[in-house]
Amino acid sequence: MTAVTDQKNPTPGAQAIQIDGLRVSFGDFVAIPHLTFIARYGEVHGVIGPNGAGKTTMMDVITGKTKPKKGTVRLDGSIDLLGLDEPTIALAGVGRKFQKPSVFEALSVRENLEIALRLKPRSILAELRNWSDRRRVARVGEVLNEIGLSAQADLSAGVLAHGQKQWLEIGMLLMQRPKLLMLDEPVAGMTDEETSHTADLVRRLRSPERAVLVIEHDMAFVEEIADRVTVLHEGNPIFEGRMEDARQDAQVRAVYLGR
Ligand SMILES: Nc1ncnc2c1ncn2[C@@H]1O[C@H](COP(=O)(O)OP(=O)(O)OP(=O)(O)O)[C@@H](O)[C@H]1O
Repeated sequence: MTAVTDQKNPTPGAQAIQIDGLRVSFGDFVAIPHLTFIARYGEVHGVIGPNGAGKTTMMDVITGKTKPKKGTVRLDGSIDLLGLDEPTIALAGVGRKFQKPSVFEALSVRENLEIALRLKPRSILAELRNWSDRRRVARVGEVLNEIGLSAQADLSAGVLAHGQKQWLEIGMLLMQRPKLLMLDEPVAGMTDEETSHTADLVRRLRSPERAVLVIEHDMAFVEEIADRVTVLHEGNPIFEGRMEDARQDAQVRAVYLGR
């Protein structure tokens, strides 16, 4: 098996995830007939489309939750994700945040981030054991700053507002330095202020060593954060490009945005 935890740093602009000829069916129902999709390092990529378009199914295939009938899914150009199970795919650098936050409510914000470090694979754990306390504290501090929760570091996660819990969970994923970070409807249920803060956060997540995939139905949010969008309809990509161009596309308007 590929040594998934020991990859070189990604090249900016290179393909973080490459899906080719993907076919997914559930019994007789074909959810994704033949999908080709690429997400690149350094970009925030929005995946949009009507209910049932296949957005979640695509993420489920990337994370190993759903196995397709046909196709290939590669991380970093070389790692064949279809040959790996879910935990190994996570260790290879795929982080996914589900819609509902699942932080450890009884622990402090800082402790939640420290716990996320402990979920690292064994080889990296060995490395972390050699980290000085100072280095570990510094890494937690960096992420606290990135997610805008430094002032709440010692509060119980349970007392945080809904939006803050979502940011903390993104921080827990960041502790693992994912190559591909997938966010499933990150602003669902948020206030306007929280949505705007989340847009700032997601824009800051753009990094040459990371690709960010965002599924979202809030189009104003997608327009603020996405370098590129793919519009899915009945499992097919019907548009790829800038959000402002998607709004003008006749087919996209017919099946989704113009409705
Ligand atoms: N486990 C399953 N068994 C049967 N059908 C499924 C299963 N999972 C998904 N589907 C079907 O596959 C299609 C794609 O679903 P999917 O959840 O990927 O869409 P989506 O674009 O994420 O939609 P939404 O925006 O509503 O979340 C839908 O018709 C759905 O009913």
